[in-house]
Formats: sequence, structure tokens, C-alpha cells
Amino acid sequence: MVLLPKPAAVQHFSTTSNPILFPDVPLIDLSKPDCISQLVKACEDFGFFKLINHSVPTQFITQLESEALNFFSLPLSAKQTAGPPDPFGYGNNKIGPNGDVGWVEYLLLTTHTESDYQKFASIFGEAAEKFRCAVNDYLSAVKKMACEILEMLADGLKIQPRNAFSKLLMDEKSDSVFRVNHYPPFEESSGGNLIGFGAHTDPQIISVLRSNNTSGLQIWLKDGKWISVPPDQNSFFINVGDSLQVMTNGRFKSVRHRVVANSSKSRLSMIYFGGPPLSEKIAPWPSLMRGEDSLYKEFTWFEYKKSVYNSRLADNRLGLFEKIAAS
Ligand SMILES: C=C1C[C@]23C[C@@]1(O)CC[C@H]2[C@@]12CC[C@H](O)[C@@](C)(C(=O)O1)[C@H]2[C@@H]3C(=O)O
Ligand SMILES: O=C(O)CCC(=O)C(=O)O
Ligand SMILES: [Fe+2]
Repeated sequence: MVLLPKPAAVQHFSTTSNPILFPDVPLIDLSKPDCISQLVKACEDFGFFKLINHSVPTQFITQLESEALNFFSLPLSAKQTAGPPDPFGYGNNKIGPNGDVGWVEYLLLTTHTESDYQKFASIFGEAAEKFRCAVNDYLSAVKKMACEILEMLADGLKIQPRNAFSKLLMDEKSDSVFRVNHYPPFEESSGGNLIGFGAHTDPQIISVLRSNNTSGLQIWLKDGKWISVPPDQNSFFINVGDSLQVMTNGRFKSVRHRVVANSSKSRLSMIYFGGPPLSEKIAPWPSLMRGEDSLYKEFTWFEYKKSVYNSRLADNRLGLFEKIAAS
């Protein structure tokens, strides 16, 4: 059993009722050529959907999952030599630099530098190389799929060229991030529900999440309810990020989500956060403005990211960049 150090203040919360299960997660079947309008609708209504019949080879997923589990099963002292996450590396309990905590341990990695892996070489030995290969295989397939989705969305929004969004992920300077989260089971005696990863929106363009079959992910609906997303290890879950919300001038919504820890089973999730190059201006695509003004002030990804890293998880980060201040 993985033991995490007892964090100073992991958030507990109580709910009067069990969270509502969300069987009707918008479902996009990539093998159906007519899914584009559903895709657009899911991004408008939820900023979230489940993806089936995807192109990512199962072997890449299971290989990386097994490498990650090997890593997380190492003694804490060994894992900690691959930390702290500054911002990349191994971390536990503390999320980000501003005091957020959760019942989680994780690896944060860049998507295109080799330097992160030096942190693992000393503890992981030869396995570090196997791990690096598994991450590379997985990420190339997931990135390709993320680009296909962004191109279908561009088609659905009648944006030309259709690689308007996907080229930002393909750019060799793309500031994308990869994260593997491990939520060990917790002792129920600690009372109430335990926050694994607190509520937030993802700042980038698009996030592609795959988890094992342990529940925990919840999304927040416009009517203020938290909804549990049934896990499915054979599917991917896609989040619209803040940057895509801005690039569509608010037509797509970045989804607020969180993870609640499970008392009996551990959850393992891997998330690719597709981001633009640092110098990229994040602004509404002109043809989507239809004579309207941009809802957002002008900013680059570098400026947004700086603000993100000065914020707490639950902050409304985009609020600072809205022309009309959020109430
Ligand atoms: C508390 C924080 C962690 C985070 C950076 C931040 O200051 C606010 C946003 C957080 C988040 C959420 C989505 C991704 O998991 C993440 C890598 C990101 O880009 O923004 C994390 C950041 C992190 O863990 O460093
Ligand atoms: O671990 C998960 O399932 C989701 C975590 C998450 O939202 C994040 O890392 O940004
Ligand atoms: Fe997230």
C-alpha cells in the first residue's frame, strides 16, 4: 500500500447527498464521421466529453500505466529524489506553489525535453529509459488525437485553416504539459469525503485525460451541481481549457472539475495538457467574433501562465482577463 505523508490540511468536505452520477456524459464516437456537430455542442454545453473509438493503441496506454505504477510503488524517499515539482518532477499533497493541497501524488513532465528524465535516472535506473519511451509513445499518439479533435472543432466552427488551433500543439515550442496523478485509497476514519485534486479549470487549450476504472472525477454544471463522471479505462475524457474558451470568444466553456479520493481503490490518471507556445497571443479567432467585441483583454500565453502560477487552484483565473469583470 502506498503511504503518503500526512499533509497539513487536506480538505475534507461533506455532502448531504451522494453526488449525482452522470451517465449522460456527452459521448463522441470518433469512428462516426458525423460527430462534428455533437463535438461542438459538447464544448458549448459542458466543455467536456467522453471519447470512444479513438486511435490511441491500447498497448501504449497499458505500458505507460504499468511503468507509472512501478514508479509510484517505490518507497517515498526514492520518489522524493525525483522532486520537488519546480514545476516539473515528483510531488505529493502539495499542488502548485500557492498552498493548495490534495490527497494525491504525481509526476509533472514537459512534453518535449529530455531533462526531466535525468531526475529519474538515479532512482529508476534502467527503468527510467523504459519509462521515457512509454511516455513518448503515449504522448505522440495522444497529441495526434488531440490535434484531430481540434481540427474537427475548427471544421465545426467553419474556421480556416482547419489547423488554426492544432498547429499550436504541433509547434515545436508548444508549451504542453503531461501529468500522471496517483490517488491512493485513504482511511475512512479520516471522516467525510477527501479532496484528491481541488476544483479548477485547466488553463491550456485542451486536456486529454485517461484514468483507470476508479471513480473520482467530477465536473461542475452550470446550475451549480457537482456531477460524478463514471470512469472508463477504455475511453478518453476531454476538457476544454481556458485558452480555447478565449479563442472561441466564450462560445466554448472551460470546464470546472475536481477529483474526490476513493476510500477503497487507488486511481491513476494521465493527462496531456495541450498548450500554445509562450509567445502566442491568446485571442478570439476573428471569424468567430461576428462583429462582436472580444470578451477578453489581449494577452499572450506567457502572460496568462505567469498569472496562473500566481493563483490558487480554485481561483477564477480568466476573470482577470475579462473586459467586463466577472461578478
Ligand atoms: C495551484 C496551481 C497548480 C497549477 C498551477 C496553479 O498555480 C494553478 C493551476 C494549476 C494547474 C491545473 C491544471 C494542470 O494540472 C496544471 C499542471 C496547470 O497547468 O494548471 C496545474 C498547475 C500545477 O500543478 O503546477
Ligand atoms: O486526476 C484526474 O483525474 C484529474 C486531475 C486534473 O484535473 C488535473 O491534473 O488538472
Ligand atoms: Fe484539471
